[in-house]
Amino acid sequence: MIEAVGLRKVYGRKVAVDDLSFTVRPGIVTGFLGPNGSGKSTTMRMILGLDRPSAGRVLVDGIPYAQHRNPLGAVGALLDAKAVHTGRSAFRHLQAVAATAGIPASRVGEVIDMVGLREVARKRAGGFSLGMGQRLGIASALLADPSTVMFDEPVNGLDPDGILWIRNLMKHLASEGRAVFVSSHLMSEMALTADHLVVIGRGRLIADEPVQAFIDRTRPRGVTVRSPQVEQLRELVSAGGGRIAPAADGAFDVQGLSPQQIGDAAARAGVALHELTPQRASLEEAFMELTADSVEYQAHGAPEPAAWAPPVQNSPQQETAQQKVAQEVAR
Ligand SMILES: Nc1ncnc2c1ncn2[C@@H]1O[C@H](COP(=O)(O)OP(=O)(O)OP(=O)(O)O)[C@@H](O)[C@H]1O
Repeated sequence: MIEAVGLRKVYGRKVAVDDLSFTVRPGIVTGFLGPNGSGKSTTMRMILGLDRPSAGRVLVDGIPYAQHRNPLGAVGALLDAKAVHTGRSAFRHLQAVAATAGIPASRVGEVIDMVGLREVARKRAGGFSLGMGQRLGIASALLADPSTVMFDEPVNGLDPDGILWIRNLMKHLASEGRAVFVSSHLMSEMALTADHLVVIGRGRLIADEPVQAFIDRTRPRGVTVRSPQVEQLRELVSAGGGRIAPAADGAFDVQGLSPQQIGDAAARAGVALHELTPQRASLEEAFMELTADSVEYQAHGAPEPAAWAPPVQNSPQQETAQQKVAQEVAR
């Protein structure tokens, strides 16, 4: 479980994260969304103690990450899947991580099986494809059987099989009672994976709520209607103050009236309806609508990805156990 309270991070004059409070609960997948440069990576780094908050605090299972006696068992993180450039085999790499963190060697085989790398476990990890590297990074994150897992853009660059695998894995990890916190730019993917959303814009909280509640906050959509009595349908919509326009496949798009108003009016007028479907915003549409004011980089009014994201520098004091393990393993 992760609890952020009044979290703030300032780089020089840039406020990257501003008074951010949210909770990542066990047993569900929480999606972390925000336009480019909105502060997602900075927030994740603060959760792991890799960046020091300018104000506020973030706790993992009740205490700061850095104070955990077994930090890898508190949070298993995959922040940069491409970070594993090793001449060692996947097996030796995981063995080294396990040895450094005091994890029994027997666990290595277990996580290799969990991520489906058994066949290639003895091959040099440096030669792995992006998808295999991603699996290895996840195996490493799961070694200490963490109560919280945190993945930054885990499906970036993966093929459909890899995306499906990660989606199912995250759901599975949540079903085991873990808190799962995952950032992604792929809204359609988040809609399929996340139960809950934390949405930020310009470092500030926009939403901390279930996916459907977030979507329901968008402006009202129209209603798709089908009827064999087209003229009567037009008349009753106009009489009710709505607007009607032809849509695909012989259906009509009705604006300004609710499904209930259309259905009741049709019943009163004896007009048969073959379809009466409220149109719902997709998560992508909801995200665009609700973060429109929070997009930092815009061209001609349209959102555009950040062209520049500076590397984050850490002071030696900010190193955590996770970094030390990474250094140990890279040797
Ligand atoms: N070390 C740093 N020094 C100065 N500014 C920084 C530093 N790290 C991040 N920033 C700035 O803080 C803001 C938030 O950056 P961050 O990388 O956390 O956003 P993000 O939501 O992860 O972006 P993206 O989706 O593009 O990865 C951005 O404006 C970024 O330029």
